[in-house]
Amino acid sequence: MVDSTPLRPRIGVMGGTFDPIHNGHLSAASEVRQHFNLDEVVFVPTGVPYQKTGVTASEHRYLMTVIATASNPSFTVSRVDIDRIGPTYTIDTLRDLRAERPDADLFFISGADAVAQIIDWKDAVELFELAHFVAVTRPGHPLSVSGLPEQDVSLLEVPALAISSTDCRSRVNRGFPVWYLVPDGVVQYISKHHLYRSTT
Ligand SMILES: Nc1ncnc2c1ncn2[C@@H]1O[C@H](COP(=O)(O)OP(=O)(O)OP(=O)(O)O)[C@@H](O)[C@H]1O
Ligand SMILES: O=C(O)c1ccc[n+]([C@@H]2O[C@H](COP(=O)([O-])O)[C@@H](O)[C@H]2O)c1
Repeated sequence: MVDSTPLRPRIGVMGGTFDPIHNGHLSAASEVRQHFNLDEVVFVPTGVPYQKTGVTASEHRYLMTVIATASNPSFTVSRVDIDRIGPTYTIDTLRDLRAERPDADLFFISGADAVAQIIDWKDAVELFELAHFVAVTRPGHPLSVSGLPEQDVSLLEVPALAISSTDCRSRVNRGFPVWYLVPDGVVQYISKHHLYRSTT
């Protein structure tokens, strides 16, 4: 007998402050999409990342994310976090995306630095009911998932790109190029809007 049950869409969720989005984010998302056979990866820029200070306006970060992902038919961008008032918690991100896509299986993508913190995130236990977590390697950050539920977290080694948003901001501020660290359109957006020129 042929099983006619439709396959559930598999959707990756790449949350980040993306200040600015860089090729480390894009490469990691592409690797996870391939490895986990995802139909789509949704990039979700944070609204108010409550653990960070001095973050660039959310509309700039959102637009840079749209520019960076525009050429990839499998990449999309969601405004759920930047349109929600108050601090950004991943539990709300996943609840909102689940409400939008009740038919889909969600895979939350996280770098080694972020995954180590998940246990301290808001409503950590419920997070694992809403999504499977994929922890990707990142240069300079040991990948440890101790304390996280084994069956809900997968580890994936991705090509090492030692790029961080902090370093990109610092380079722009010091007058160094960020070509080939971020997509070309993001280089031009940063220049056009004079982002990261001042450290204040
Ligand atoms: N080079 C990279 N390789 C793999 N994962 C990455 C890389 N850079 C960021 N990530 C992951 O992408 C997600 C969003 O990261 P974020 O937007 O905070 O970038 P960041 O470079 O860590 O920024 P910042 O330097 O401002 O803290 C996090 O889960 C982070 O671990
Ligand atoms: O839910 C939380 O408590 C929580 C705390 C810190 C970070 N996060 C999420 O982790 C992702 C990466 O965050 P950041 O600040 O490293 O760019 C992003 O989607 C954040 O919303 C989530």
